[in-house]
Amino acid sequence: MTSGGDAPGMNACVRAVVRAAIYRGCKAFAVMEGYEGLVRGGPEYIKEMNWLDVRGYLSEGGTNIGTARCMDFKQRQGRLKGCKHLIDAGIDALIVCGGDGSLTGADLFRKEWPSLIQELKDTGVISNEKYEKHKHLNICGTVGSIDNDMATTDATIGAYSSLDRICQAIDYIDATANSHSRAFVVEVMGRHCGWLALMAGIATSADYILIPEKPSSSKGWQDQMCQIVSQHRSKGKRKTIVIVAEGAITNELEPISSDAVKDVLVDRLGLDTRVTTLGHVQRGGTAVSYDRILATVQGVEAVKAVLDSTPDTPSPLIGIEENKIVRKSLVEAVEITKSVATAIENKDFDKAMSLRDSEFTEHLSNFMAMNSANHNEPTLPANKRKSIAIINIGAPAGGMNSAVYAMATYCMSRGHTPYAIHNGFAGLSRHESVRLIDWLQIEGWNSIGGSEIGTNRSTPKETDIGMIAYYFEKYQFDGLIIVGGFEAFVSLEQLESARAMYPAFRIPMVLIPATISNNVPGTEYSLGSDTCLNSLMQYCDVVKQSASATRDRTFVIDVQGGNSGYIATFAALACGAQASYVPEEGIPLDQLEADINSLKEAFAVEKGLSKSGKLVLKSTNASKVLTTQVIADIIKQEANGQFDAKTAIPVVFASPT
Ligand SMILES: Nc1ncnc2c1ncn2[C@@H]1O[C@H](COP(=O)(O)OP(=O)(O)OP(=O)(O)O)[C@@H](O)[C@H]1O
Ligand SMILES: O=P(O)(O)OC[C@H]1O[C@](O)(CO)[C@@H](O)[C@@H]1O
Repeated sequence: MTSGGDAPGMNACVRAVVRAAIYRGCKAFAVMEGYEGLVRGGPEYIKEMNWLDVRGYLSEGGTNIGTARCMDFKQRQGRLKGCKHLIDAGIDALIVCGGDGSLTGADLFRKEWPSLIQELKDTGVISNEKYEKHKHLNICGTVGSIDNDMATTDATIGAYSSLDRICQAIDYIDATANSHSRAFVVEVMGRHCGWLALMAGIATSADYILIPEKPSSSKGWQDQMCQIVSQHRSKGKRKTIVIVAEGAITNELEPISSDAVKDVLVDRLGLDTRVTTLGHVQRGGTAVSYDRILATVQGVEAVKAVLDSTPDTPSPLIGIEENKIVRKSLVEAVEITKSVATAIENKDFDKAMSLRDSEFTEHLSNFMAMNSANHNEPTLPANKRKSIAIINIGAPAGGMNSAVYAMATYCMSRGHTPYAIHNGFAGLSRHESVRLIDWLQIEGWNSIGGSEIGTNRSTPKETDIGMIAYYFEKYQFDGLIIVGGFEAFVSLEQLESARAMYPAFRIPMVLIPATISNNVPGTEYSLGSDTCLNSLMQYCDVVKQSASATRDRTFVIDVQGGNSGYIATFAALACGAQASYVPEEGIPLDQLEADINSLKEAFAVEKGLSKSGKLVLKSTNASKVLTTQVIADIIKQEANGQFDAKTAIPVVFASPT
């Protein structure tokens, strides 16, 4: 069942639950229209789902099984009906994908189940036999909500898709704001949670944000906002973006409306200001790859969890913590989430912040530091201020510019001097390409792909390590930050090894991994890999659509990623590919044969209109002999006219924004 506000990725969750349940020998049902479907019951609302019923769900937004906000379920009478209808349908376990309200309802339903079923037996509505069989109902929650407001999980299904849409919208607004030198007040969703507003503020380098958890305390929000905005304007910024969470409040709990924010910008700063309320655009549309994958792996885990549950096991909530899928206590998660609202009601904002994910506080302080860069009195005394060099190495990756922006503005807020080394180590050794970073110049870099300071694959040893040391000495760098992939990793190792010979390298040096291949040791994510995955996923969706339209076609798609199969594996998960071939495993012939047989079976079962296109993803380096074209040719030959196979080779996905 999906319930509450829809969220991109809910369909992926339903697909995963249905298929994982069938795979494990269970029958799968969809409760249509959220709790409303439980209350109404019958085969129209509690529908059996087959494997093919959920085909195509990965790339569809919203929830195909419907959702609702159902008042009847909040009453015991409604839940009693729900109990009877589940028993009628022979359901043993219920998996709910929804927000905190939906999971509160689920928890209550499970708690009440013994008394509900007892009442149904005592009143003769159900037989003794049914009573015995259904005495216990297993419940499991997966969190689907764009708000990312549920405690004990780092991300909720839909939150990153919504954030992506908000950032895109703000990028569009930026252009018109800049043209007219206007201010825009952008209202984003989040009745009780400022996560979307905060993350969008960081991602788009907004001037000011207003969120429910942290109203301005020292002075009124009006003074604080005007001070920051006028500082930015006095430095030459032409546009102003203020992001207001739907639930923004003052420290006296009065709601702050977008129009009130606009009035302040107009009346006190004289800015030509417009309001844009993004509304449900943020919630609709297809899911980003992160949400599709999160929903898929959580859906599978939810099925495992209900099958593992006994009457004594507390109802699990499937969350994600530090990139690992975890089972948490549903009751506890709901309680902590509610306590944030209570803390806000009690004006205990520090507590509200502390009850959110620990990263929430960190993100807010980073936003404030970047936001005050180069304007406020730097926090460090003069003798502690350093010169920091920033360099990009290797192929461009999405996020390199954002990283440079964040590092430089953070340095400025502390009083350090950021330098950019342009065009990598080759640029430094050949052209002394060192430039001071200017705040106004990097403003807006968040939304630009590629690398504005240039990048180059050459390592220090491949260029001229002696010259590099000379320039480090000349500019008296106190620290170096390298952003890049495997070449960056090698470069850092070379500089470190050369410390004995060159004292200029005896400074702190760090690496921020950035590569679409996601193959830098020591980190689960490299900058750019997620961006690349999204671009590839969109490409695969379109190719699949075309394959489906011709009804009988398989596309073999060639995927970048060097010797790492990360992109191919995760894109296959996000798009629902039939198979993926990666360098780590190569392409064993028996596997290829099995995959071709499974393609033949799939095409044989699917008839006429319901035939859908199929994808096979192949990392370029998975095999030198079995190239993308060769694989397509083999599939075509083996299909013997039953279906067709073609290749698709996307061009460079390295550095979209
Ligand atoms: N305390 C409760 N008792 C029983 N059912 C509840 C309770 N709270 C919520 N529900 C059920 O869950 C439905 C969805 O709840 P709600 O509208 O709060 O959305 P949500 O799940 O929090 O999602 P979103 O994050 O999108 O707001 C309600 O319409 C109601 O049917
Ligand atoms: O679609 P509705 O019922 O107007 O609900 C809007 C609310 O739902 C959410 O999108 C999800 O909880 C909130 O951010 C928003 O306040």
